[in-house]
Amino acid sequence: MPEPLLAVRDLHVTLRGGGHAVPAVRGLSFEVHQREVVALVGESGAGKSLTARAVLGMPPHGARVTGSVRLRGRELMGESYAGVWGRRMAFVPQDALTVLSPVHTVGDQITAAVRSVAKTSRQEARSRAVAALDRVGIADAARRARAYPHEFSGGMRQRAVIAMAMVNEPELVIADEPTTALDPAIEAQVLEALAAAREATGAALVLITHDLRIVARHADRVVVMYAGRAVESGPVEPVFRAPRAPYTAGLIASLPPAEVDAVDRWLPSIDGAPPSPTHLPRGCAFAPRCPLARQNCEDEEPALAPAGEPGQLAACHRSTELPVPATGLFSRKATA
Ligand SMILES: Nc1ncnc2c1ncn2[C@@H]1O[C@H](COP(=O)(O)OP(=O)(O)OP(=O)(O)O)[C@@H](O)[C@H]1O
Repeated sequence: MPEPLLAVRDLHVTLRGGGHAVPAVRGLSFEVHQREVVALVGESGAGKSLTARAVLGMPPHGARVTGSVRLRGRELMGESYAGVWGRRMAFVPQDALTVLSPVHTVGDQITAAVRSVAKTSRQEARSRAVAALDRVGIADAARRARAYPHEFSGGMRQRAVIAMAMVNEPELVIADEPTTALDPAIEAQVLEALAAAREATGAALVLITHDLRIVARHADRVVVMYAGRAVESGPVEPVFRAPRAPYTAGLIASLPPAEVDAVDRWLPSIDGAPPSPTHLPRGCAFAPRCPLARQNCEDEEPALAPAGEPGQLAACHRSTELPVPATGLFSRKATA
């Protein structure tokens, strides 16, 4: 196996809340290989965004971050990200307006992004910016580049942010729920634009989402997070077909069947809610919601270990006992 593009090892992100240490990410490890798409999934509060921010070297103020983040073998933890941001690693946030300035045109901002990493003429930078907008499917890109962010629709703004992230051809892009603010039809188009830009530039992608349908369509591998840890990881196909962690099975069971249009009528199949990082259970954090939990699950937190198919890992004391399909552990529910 070649050296991974990104290797995250034993990442911890600890915040302070109400005078206490809040362990929001607890010993997360994962790898991303060249050109690979790795999805980080899990319910709200699992620690996905904090993981992204820690890997990008932008943790929230006051957070304590430990572990190792290596890009092509070079340790970034505790080091300067100068020369890395924008050039080797780029970020696509949930909300385009957090990175686009309202007072400059979209084209000027992407042009500035080009010139921030390369000594190119304004004209050359401008033509690269227009090409980047074109690559994400913005029609008549030279003209649209002269518009301000507020003159773009939400979907177009998100495409513009993808264009800005990709314009310097970084090796790795981290996208944090890049389409949650968009309606489903636009969401699909923006994800296709992201995939096209990724194909064209050869970038690898860490895609943060809570939507397993997006994972199935866009990712090669998946890391399922729960309460700040990975509970399962591996290639998407075996993880979806035969998950080895009950939490993964519960997420899959929560998916509406393909033939049902009324997605909103389907309820999550996992009863209860994830624990707060301030009140984690002693053993497996999922045990209080798990239909298979036994005494040892409540006593001892399981480590991530090989389970199922090659490349698949699960953190579950009972992973060998899960039925196939494991989704049968959870019942689908629909509202009236
Ligand atoms: N700046 C902060 N200060 C204190 N607690 C925080 C801060 N940022 C996040 N948290 C807490 O850390 C935990 C993990 O948050 P994070 O945003 O990484 O979750 P997430 O999986 O990305 O969820 P979402 O899908 O809602 O974005 C949550 O319990 C959250 O409330």
